[in-house]
Order: sequence, then structure tokens, then C-alpha cells
Amino acid sequence: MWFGPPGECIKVKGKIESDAKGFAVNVGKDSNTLLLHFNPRFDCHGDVNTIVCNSKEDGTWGEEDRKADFPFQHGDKIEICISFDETEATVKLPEAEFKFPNRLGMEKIQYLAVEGDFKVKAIKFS
Ligand SMILES: C=CCO[C@@H]1O[C@H](CO)[C@@H](O[C@@H]2O[C@H](CO)[C@H](O)[C@H](OCc3cn(Cc4cccc(/C=C/CN=C(N)N)c4)nn3)[C@H]2O)[C@H](O)[C@H]1NC(C)=O
Repeated sequence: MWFGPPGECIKVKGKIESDAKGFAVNVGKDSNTLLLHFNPRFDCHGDVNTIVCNSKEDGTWGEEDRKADFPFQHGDKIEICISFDETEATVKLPEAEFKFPNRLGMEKIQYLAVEGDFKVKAIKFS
């Protein structure tokens, strides 16, 4: 199933574990080719309360992009809304929005994976 850019968004609803160290939402073609790896870190890889974004091309990570905002708390029930166009991906949260360049020029995605300390409740393509 392919998911195309113009105006659509992927909604991932769930709960951050109360002892979360980190979680990740990955969208792209497959696990080796990611348009976006959105990785909030509460305390892991030496990062505290930092969102690390990156892309992955044929299994190789790109340049990391660390965001200034960290609008997450342990135990939060959240809905993450991801959309993208030919230039960038947008991650919308209730009180924050993050942009990340579409480095791979991906026009549609068929892969979504949520990893780490996040309990998925629902996923919606709208
Ligand atoms: C300073 C030393 C060299 O520089 C570091 O070099 C590391 C390795 O490259 C980078 O780290 C890598 O960064 C990548 C993005 O660029 C990916 O995030 C990758 O993870 C891939 C990955 C995902 N997953 C599943 C997953 C995802 C989220 C949470 C968990 C589990 C939570 C555990 N829960 C517990 N224990 N309760 C599991 N596993 N591996 C991470 O290893 C660091 O950022 C980087 N740090 C800096 C400051 O530059």
C-alpha cells in the first residue's frame, strides 16, 4: 500500500511509556530507506530530552538533525501527524511542529514502523 504526499497525513496515536528512554517513528520505503526517522530521546545514546531526526539511504544514516523543542513527557498520550511533500516532511503535534528535509526526494511511502517505548493505540491514513 502506497501513501502519497499531497495533503495526506499519517496519524500515529499512542502512549509514551512511563519509564520511556526513547521511541522512534520511521517512514519511508523500507527499513533501509527512510524519508524520516523521528526519534525522541528521553535518555539514550547520551541524549537527554532531545528529538533526533535523520534519514537513511540504503542502510546508511544521513546527517542528524537535533531539534530544540522537546514537547513530550513520560506517560503522555499523544497523536503524531506526519505529512510530506517533495521538499520536506512535517511532524505535527498538538503544541509543536517539526520540519525535516525530504533528502531522498521520496514521492510516496509504503513503510511505517514505530519502535521503542511507545504503545501504539491507532494508526490512521487520512
Ligand atoms: C557520539 C557518538 C557518535 O555519535 C552517535 O552515533 C550513534 C550511532 O550512530 C547515534 O545513534 C544512532 O542514531 C540514529 C539516528 O541518527 C538512530 O537513532 C540509531 O538508532 C537506530 C535504532 C532504532 N532502534 C529501535 C529503537 C528506537 C527507539 C528506542 C528504542 C528502545 C528504547 C529502549 N528502551 C528501554 N531500554 N527502556 C529502540 N534501535 N536502534 C542510533 O543508534 C547517535 O545519535 C550519535 N550521537 C551524536 C551526538 O551524534
